[in-house]
Amino acid sequence: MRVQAKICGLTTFETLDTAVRHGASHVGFVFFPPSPRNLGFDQARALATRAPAHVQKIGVFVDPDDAMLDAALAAGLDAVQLHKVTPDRAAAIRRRVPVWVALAVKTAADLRAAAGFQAAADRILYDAKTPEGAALPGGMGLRFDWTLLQGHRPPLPWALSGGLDPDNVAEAIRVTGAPQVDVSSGVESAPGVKDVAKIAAFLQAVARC
Ligand SMILES: O=C(O)c1ccccc1N[C@@H]1O[C@H](COP(=O)(O)O)[C@@H](O)[C@H]1O
Repeated sequence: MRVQAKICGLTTFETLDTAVRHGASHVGFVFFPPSPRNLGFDQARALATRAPAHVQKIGVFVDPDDAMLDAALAAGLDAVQLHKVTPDRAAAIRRRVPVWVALAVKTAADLRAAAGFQAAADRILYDAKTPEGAALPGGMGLRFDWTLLQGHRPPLPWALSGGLDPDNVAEAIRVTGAPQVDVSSGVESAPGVKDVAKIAAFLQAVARC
């Protein structure tokens, strides 16, 4: 089956169009002010409106409050990706919109937390754990030991992220069997600046898998 790919942290029409043209199944918009990829709600609405219906629009949040969610959902999101969220909060948000839970992984023990989200999420995103005190819980180009996922039985549909790029994504898919991959900084020329050539190369590498 074709591996799906999400290009995350898009902020411009040009990079959105590139992702769509090269076959992204999902595009991600970040709503987290400390991030270099943070979007205003109007900007997000313009991008979401431009993306075709077959491309899912995912909002990325870090433990958002209801006011933040209300404003972002009005931009036209298909699902939300939640970082640093509890199962109870994820379940409450899921009553409004499909939920992806980003699970921060460094060791095999971190994978066990996925089970707690079985009734609270639609998808688990296995992402690399960023260092204690880091400004961002994701989007830092860090990867975890992909072999940890070998033999792990995800309780939900799942995706792999953290430190993926055009050069390593095929190997990541081979090692983990990921049905879906997610990238942000690996297709940038600088933090928050997406690179159309890298987006195209990433999606071409995924399409060859
Ligand atoms: O990209 C961000 O700035 C960001 C901010 C807050 C939470 C998550 C964020 N990004 C997500 O992190 C992963 C991995 O990113 P990378 O490819 O390692 O740079 C990805 O899911 C992004 O959506």
